[in-house]
Amino acid sequence: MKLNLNALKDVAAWETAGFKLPKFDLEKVTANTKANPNWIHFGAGNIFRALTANAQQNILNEGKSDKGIIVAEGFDYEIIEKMYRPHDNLTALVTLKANGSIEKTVIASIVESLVVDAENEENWNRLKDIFINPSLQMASFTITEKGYSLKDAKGEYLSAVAEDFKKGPQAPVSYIGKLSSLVYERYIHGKQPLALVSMDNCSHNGTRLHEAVKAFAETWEEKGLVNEGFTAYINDPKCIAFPWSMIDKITPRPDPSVKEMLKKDGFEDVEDVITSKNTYVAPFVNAEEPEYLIIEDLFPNDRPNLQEGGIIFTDRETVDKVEKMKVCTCLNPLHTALAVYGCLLGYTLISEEMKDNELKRLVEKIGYVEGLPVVVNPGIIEPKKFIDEVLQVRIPNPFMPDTPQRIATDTSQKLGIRFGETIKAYMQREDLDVTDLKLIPLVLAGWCRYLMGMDDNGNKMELSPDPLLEEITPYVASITLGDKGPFHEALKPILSNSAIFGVNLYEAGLGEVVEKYFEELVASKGAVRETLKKYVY
Ligand SMILES: NC(=O)c1ccc[n+]([C@@H]2O[C@H](COP(=O)([O-])OP(=O)(O)OC[C@H]3O[C@@H](n4cnc5c(N)ncnc54)[C@H](O)[C@@H]3O)[C@@H](O)[C@H]2O)c1
Ligand SMILES: O=P(O)(O)OC[C@@H](O)[C@@H](O)[C@H](O)[C@H](O)CO
Repeated sequence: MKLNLNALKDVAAWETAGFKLPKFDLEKVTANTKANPNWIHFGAGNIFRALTANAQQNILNEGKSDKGIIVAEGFDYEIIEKMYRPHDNLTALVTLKANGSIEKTVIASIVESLVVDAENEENWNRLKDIFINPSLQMASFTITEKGYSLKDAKGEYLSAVAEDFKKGPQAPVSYIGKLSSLVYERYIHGKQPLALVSMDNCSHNGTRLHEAVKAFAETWEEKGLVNEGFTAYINDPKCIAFPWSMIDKITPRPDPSVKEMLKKDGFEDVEDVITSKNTYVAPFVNAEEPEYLIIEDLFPNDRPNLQEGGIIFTDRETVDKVEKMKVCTCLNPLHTALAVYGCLLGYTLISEEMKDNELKRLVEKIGYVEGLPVVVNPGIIEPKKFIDEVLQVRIPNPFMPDTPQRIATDTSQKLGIRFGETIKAYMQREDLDVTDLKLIPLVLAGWCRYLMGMDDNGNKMELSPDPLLEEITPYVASITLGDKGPFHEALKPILSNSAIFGVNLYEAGLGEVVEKYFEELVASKGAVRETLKKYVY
């Protein structure tokens, strides 16, 4: 069985192999979507295919919509060229349940795939057509946290951004420049409303996206490169809205064990690709079963009926609480702690780490003891229940091939949100004392130890990609196991960087304790394990 539209016609073969197939008229849905698109998604990565595209497929299967999704990829064109197009935009979704059962579904709700490249005339013109169509209700995004950054770590505009600022909306090269240019098309063609919905794991993600687009609108308008009023259009939520959202479904990279299982079932198109931009992509995606997508109900041009697919729409305050609960306390900080220490201790599976007493204890204490006191109950999900499911069902799921190395990607971009918010809450609250935090600083020290690129046995360890590696690894490069310190001079440039941690850790009263932990972590081979034993019980 190959993954393409023609092969899908052999329904019996797919069903015998245990696949659920789309139950809607694909041709009709494709034609409807192309003529009057209502949803375009930017970021053709794995979470989009596993969660959002699956939700839309369920809605289509029930006959509750007649339109699919158009996907646009503005960073890594290889995803489209090497995966979407050869497979007619189809995906085999493999759901790995905690009880060991597996569900296989062919997802066909993505009906068109485009590269967001102003030099690709055909695709760029098509994107402009989509953006000027009054039918368009939402553009959503899973482009990673760094997708929203216009500046580098030194606070300087990225060269592509600076170039676009100068040249205006014609032929943009930066990601947000391309998006702003498409929104500008919509502005000059009737000022139709639209929601731009970030679905990335960053706090107040809608505001992050708004700030980025606004920077382009303001600069272009100031320089007379766009018509007057474009900034006002971007800033008016009745025209362009930037709802906040919280998205949650652990979606690891395509895994070899899943590939083998699919092969045995007669599925031939299993080969994955690691693109030159380091995206891990395959004709299939593997993910866990639990999922949450909660979106602020702020859609000036109405919205697709995603509530029919289990997506929750609510007010901004609730999204904020639920997002803080997940990203700042009950899931992502625990993931990052397991990522850092898992890499140092030589783990390649998150579920295996949960069988390690010290690591299990580490995340339980960070979650229940240090994090939970600052969580505000969002009402729609109970935090204690959520963290129980994360620690008892989701992260230990032995059938999920998630790795600490995947989660360690871009850690420098995540620490501020995943730990900084809790640190700030402890600093602000009169009933809490920031110096009572013990294990969060231990994770931050663990990350500095991780940056040395050497595991707990003293062996060289490959670091996951991170935009700050080049800048910050030199600070710890000359430190070796057995060094006694003090490490203040080496660590100060890292620990005082509030762009990384959300706070200057010295001003927060935690810099010294992180230095002390670091000293213990580098004391000898095996010191990471010993330090964990000393502090987690
Ligand atoms: N995978 C998960 O478990 C999961 C769960 C919840 C939320 N998320 C969010 O979704 C994001 C994407 O996850 P994924 O699983 O799809 O990852 P992925 O690696 O499969 O895809 C990443 C996507 O982001 C794009 N991208 C990468 N760097 C970019 C940049 N600098 N500018 C613009 N686009 C860029 C890639 O081209 C690709 O489309 C995560 O960063 C996270 O914020 C992921
Ligand atoms: O996707 P990132 O890179 O922000 O973080 C890695 C993981 O923690 C994350 O992908 C989780 O799997 C996800 O947030 C679960 O919903």
